[in-house]
Amino acid sequence: HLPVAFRHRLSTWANKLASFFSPYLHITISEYGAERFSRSDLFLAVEAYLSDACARRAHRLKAELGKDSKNLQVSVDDNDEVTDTFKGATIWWYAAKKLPRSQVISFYPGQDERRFYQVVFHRRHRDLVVGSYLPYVLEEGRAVTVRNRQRRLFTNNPSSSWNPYRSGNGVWSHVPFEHPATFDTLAMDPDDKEAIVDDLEAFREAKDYYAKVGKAWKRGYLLHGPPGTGKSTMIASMANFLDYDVYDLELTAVKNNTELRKLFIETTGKSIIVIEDIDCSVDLTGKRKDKKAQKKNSEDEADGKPMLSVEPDKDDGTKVTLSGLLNFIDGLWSACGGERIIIFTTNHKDKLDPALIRRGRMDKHIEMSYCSFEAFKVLASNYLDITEHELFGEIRRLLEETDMSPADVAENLMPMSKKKKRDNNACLAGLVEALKKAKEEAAAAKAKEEAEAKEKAEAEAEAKEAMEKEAEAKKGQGEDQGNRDTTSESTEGKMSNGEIKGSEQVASDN
Ligand SMILES: Nc1ncnc2c1ncn2[C@@H]1O[C@H](COP(=O)(O)OP(=O)(O)OP(=O)(O)O)[C@@H](O)[C@H]1O
Repeated sequence: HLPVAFRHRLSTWANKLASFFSPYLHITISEYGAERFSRSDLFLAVEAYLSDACARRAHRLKAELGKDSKNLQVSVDDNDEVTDTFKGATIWWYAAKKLPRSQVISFYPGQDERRFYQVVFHRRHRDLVVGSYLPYVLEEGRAVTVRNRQRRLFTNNPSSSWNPYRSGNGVWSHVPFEHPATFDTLAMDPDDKEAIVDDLEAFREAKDYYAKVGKAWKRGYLLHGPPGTGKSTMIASMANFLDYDVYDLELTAVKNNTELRKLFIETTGKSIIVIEDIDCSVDLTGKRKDKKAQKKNSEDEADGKPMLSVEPDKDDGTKVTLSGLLNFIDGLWSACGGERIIIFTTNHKDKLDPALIRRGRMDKHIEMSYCSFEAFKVLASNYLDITEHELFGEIRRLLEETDMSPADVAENLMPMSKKKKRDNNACLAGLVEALKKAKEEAAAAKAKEEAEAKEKAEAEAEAKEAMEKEAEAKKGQGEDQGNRDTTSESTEGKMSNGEIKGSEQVASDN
């Protein structure tokens, strides 16, 4: 029968009175922070920490499937309590939810039903809980989140669809990253592979070292080599090894340096940022390959019209320039977030601007080469489950004499028919045949090339000889002409001499 306002006042006074005499303190951690758009980091960390460390002690649990996760996440149910201990202090956690005071429909997610955690402890542990326990919970919770998360493969959206107010219209969109490649399945020289794994491990552990030497915690790798030698497979193996997300940056969809910076800022730590076939996106002099302009160029060329020129590396805000890309890799912005790996792949290392791939930017250059025998053994073990076979000797010899990519070798080791049972002998015999064929084709191509080169050299020699002959002939003609001229000159001379002589004679006679 009491009016609502009075009832509310009464309960506030009662709470105040209780907390005045109570030796316990409460800290509330709400699901949505002040900005209300996204769930608070602290709440998520507490949720992860409690589900991992304390849920075993809770009586009521709830199970959920995370948004991007395939794993079942078990956490403390609402209105349940769990007890934790930290450095001798006992701490109680309560999960609860609060309904809104008004019934106004909210457009913000979670506003109509707000969940929160409450941590309760004795007042004498105040400094311990605030200064050490909560930061510990935050760190542990984040680590649990990283361990449990489904890793993601991102790609950049075209800037025309960016909209911060609509979910799913961010600068990146993603799918779960599910590439199964690992360093165990990657076919390459074992020593090279070990060196790369060592390098990655050292990077992962080197947070303090990078801070000490004053460098941003990031590392650049340049993967170069012919098509099908495993550059993409290497990236997937690295991501699986480090447990990082992958951002696959499609540079041709980025309009200018500002967009590039924005994309970089929106990436998270513990990630690999990849630009594949970098030589196809930005050329040697930092020019942007404008596909439209190039198409128009070729059309105009065909029509006989003057061609459009591709703009040089000038930052007028209409394209990504080489300097924009260099800033992306190691400018001031590149330090935000930390723990990032940047990878460029290319089939033509020599086409790249040296500034782009110098050490410090691309710290490690990894050459992915044609299949060696050691790499073949990894493929044979992966695809056929064998480490020895009588054909291995011949395959070793052929691989030393022939260039075949691991992709082509792998293709030959795959069972070709669904109905047929996998037959290792047939697969290896097929590979031997393919290697022989490739060897013959390479020899034929080489012979053709040599014949063409010889033909060209002969043609050039002939042309040179002809030119020399022509020059000689011209010289001969010139000499003849000269001789004729000198003959007439001398006759004239003789005549004039005669005349002189004659006149001299006449004079002396006189
Ligand atoms: N070194 C390797 N180890 C294991 N598998 C490989 C290797 N190289 C190639 N493959 C196989 O060949 C396929 C193609 O390889 P991948 O895409 O990694 O080559 P790439 O060098 O990135 O080629 P491109 O330059 O054309 O992009 C892969 O799916 C994989 O199955």
